[in-house]
Amino acid sequence: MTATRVLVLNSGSSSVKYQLLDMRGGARLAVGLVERIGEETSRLVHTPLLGDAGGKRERTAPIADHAAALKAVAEELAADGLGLDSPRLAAIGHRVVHGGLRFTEPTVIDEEVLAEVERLVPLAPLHNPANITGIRTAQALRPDLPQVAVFDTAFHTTMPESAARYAIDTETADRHLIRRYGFHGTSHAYVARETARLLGKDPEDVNVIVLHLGNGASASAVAGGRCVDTSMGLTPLEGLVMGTRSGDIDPAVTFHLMRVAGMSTDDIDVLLNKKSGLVGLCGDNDMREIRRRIDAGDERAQLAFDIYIHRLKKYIGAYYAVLGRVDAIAFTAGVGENAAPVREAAVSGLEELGLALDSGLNAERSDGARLVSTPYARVAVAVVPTDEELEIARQTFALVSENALG
Ligand SMILES: Nc1ncnc2c1ncn2[C@@H]1O[C@H](COP(=O)(O)OP(=O)(O)O)[C@@H](O)[C@H]1O
Ligand SMILES: CC(=O)OP(=O)(O)O
Ligand SMILES: [Mg+2]
Repeated sequence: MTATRVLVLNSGSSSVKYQLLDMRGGARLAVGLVERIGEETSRLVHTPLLGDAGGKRERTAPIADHAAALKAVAEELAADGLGLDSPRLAAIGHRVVHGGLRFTEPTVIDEEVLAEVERLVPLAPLHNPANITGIRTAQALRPDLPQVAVFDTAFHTTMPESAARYAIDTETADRHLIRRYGFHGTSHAYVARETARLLGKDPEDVNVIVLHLGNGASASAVAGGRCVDTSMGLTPLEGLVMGTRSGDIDPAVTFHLMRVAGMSTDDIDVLLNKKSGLVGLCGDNDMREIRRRIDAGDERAQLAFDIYIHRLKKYIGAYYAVLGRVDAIAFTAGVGENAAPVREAAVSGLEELGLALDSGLNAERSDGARLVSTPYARVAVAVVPTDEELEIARQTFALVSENALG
């Protein structure tokens, strides 16, 4: 029996998203999500997609940590005859958020690779530890199987030094590996390519601004398929306003808080990563709830929305200037794909830049990639659903197939 299946694990700080795919044809066999890991109300939603498999199943028992989450996922898959012991499984692909400067390609994981991912934990404290637990647990379940890491940072390693370096003392920066790495790279690469396909063009001929707006959010400028700038930096804290992260602030805010408010480094880390962004501004980080509050006349929610949009607009303008010529702006991830008012507000007033939305198309709900700009607009505006899991599965399978051929 040939092994053509790949299990993909996207372990976040408090969640695990997973998909089992058959790479002969690319069909999804099962998808799922474990949320609120470590809280009292953890939830696992598992959807088998094979022929006559039943519908969505949900469990709400507490799940203490990522290891327990993965064991629960393995049980759900086994219940559908898709257990991790299957000889059809070719590999497990893992999203790894920080790969530093070393990992520019998908990489088969061994102890040495894991040690390097561990060394990068201080640069992605919310993400890399979860990724490592996911890998270790998967290794324990199937020690014989290749495990592949696909790095969020990899796509951004093509950024020129002028975009990747901070203007700080070079020797200090080099000694401490301080530079802009960028994240969500698998999504930016996939979406830029899908946008070119939507336009009926070769990715090499297309310049795209990709706006990945999920809980974490980042923008990137992609010229002919290569990343030339992105909004996240040393860590996933820089750039856009996010669900719980501040994005860009004056770095002096941190020493001011230390000196004046007596806050510790850890206090400030928690403040900027977990208590800022939309949640810090209005108490909610879910754009759906924020829109509901705005519709009910809530001024705090309105101001949070306005700050979010203002930052987004600044990045659209900046990347327009970086690229010189823009063929498309692509909105993706939970907010980008679903929140029509965010898209509307982000491009409003930019008609001089060639941007014009068709409000009717923009407000329509649809699952696939689509254009929402008017036909005469010089710059296309697209909604392009991201699929980090599919992209990770493809890269994982390509690598293990290549290795098997020697
Ligand atoms: N229908 C919707 N309208 C507005 N926002 C939405 C909608 N659906 C999801 N979202 C937003 O998407 C966010 C999650 O996006 P996602 O890409 O799944 O993030 P992550 O991968 O970072 O967890 C939610 O916090 C919510 O704000
Ligand atoms: C890197 C990052 O911010 O990821 P996420 O959006 O999954 O939190
Ligand atoms: Mg995400």
